[in-house]
Amino acid sequence: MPIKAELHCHIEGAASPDLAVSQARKYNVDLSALVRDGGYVWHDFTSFLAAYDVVAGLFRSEDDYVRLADHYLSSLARDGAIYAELFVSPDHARKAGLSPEAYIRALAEGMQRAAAKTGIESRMVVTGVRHFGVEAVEAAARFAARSRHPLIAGFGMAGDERVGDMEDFVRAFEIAREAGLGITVHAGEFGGWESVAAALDHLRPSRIGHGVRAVENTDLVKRIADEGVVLECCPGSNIALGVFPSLADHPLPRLLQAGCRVTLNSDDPPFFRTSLAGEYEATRRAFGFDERTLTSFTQTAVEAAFVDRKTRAQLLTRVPKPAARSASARKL
Ligand SMILES: Nc1ncnc2[nH]cnc12
Ligand SMILES: [Zn+2]
Repeated sequence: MPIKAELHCHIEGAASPDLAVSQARKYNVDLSALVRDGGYVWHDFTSFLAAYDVVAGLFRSEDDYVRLADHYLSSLARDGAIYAELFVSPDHARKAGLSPEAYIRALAEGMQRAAAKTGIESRMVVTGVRHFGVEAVEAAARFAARSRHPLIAGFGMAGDERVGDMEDFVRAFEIAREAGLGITVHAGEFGGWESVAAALDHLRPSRIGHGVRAVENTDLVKRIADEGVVLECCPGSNIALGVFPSLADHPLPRLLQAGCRVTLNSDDPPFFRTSLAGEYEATRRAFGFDERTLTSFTQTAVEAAFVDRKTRAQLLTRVPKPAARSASARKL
């Protein structure tokens, strides 16, 4: 089993249907339309985002978030992960009635509990939600910038990429960058290669959430490889949401072959009936990746993690060195 690390998982999207059902019981919410046969019910990106909002709304107290973070990270550690970044959304917390400060405090407590039990290291990436509007994304950036919480390490933007332009969010990302936060942004999932190019031009992230539709433009793929921008690939999510028809059609091997720095991630695992371990296993089976290539994804994730030098060095000692370096690892 390869050692794993994850850079891209939305914490509310990590809530299992069982946990959601138990939360719904606690708050007397009818979840029968949303959970069927042990899975979440949705049928396209828009209804997925709506389902996500409903599940997020079931986590309302600090205790709820402690449990959620502890539960997810502990399961990740059991699957062989040594590091994880959680995308956290103060907007979703506020909508559920919890202050962003209490939300972060609770998630941090859950992260620390998981670390104490399993040794898993983790950080938070405060995430603005694009379709909540420019003002909301800037407010999320301001919150991230002033928080100074030691486990808040980055800022990003998720949500509906079909809404607005990357340029609209320049100020939000400048606020976060000036505060010293790592920068990532969802692009090239429901937007084409132009969206990835615009993210690089205007927001200057070191990582791109998904980024996979960069494959539509060979010059852009070359730029991503040359600039060492890291792609947070989530193949299971892309297949579930219909971005590509099947894993066999997924561009991950082509991006890797072109010299792009690639990582494997679960995005919103139970929504897509996947897990981080499932992503490693599915890509091993679909593309014939050997242990060395799978480990190179973990190494790239640790290299691109929003952590200080000492933490990175400690994490790297836990990643086995490949006998010969793979194409993606050579770029590091
Ligand atoms: N796959 C995804 N794309 C955009 N926003 C998201 N929020 C949660 N999952 C997402
Ligand atoms: Zn995502």
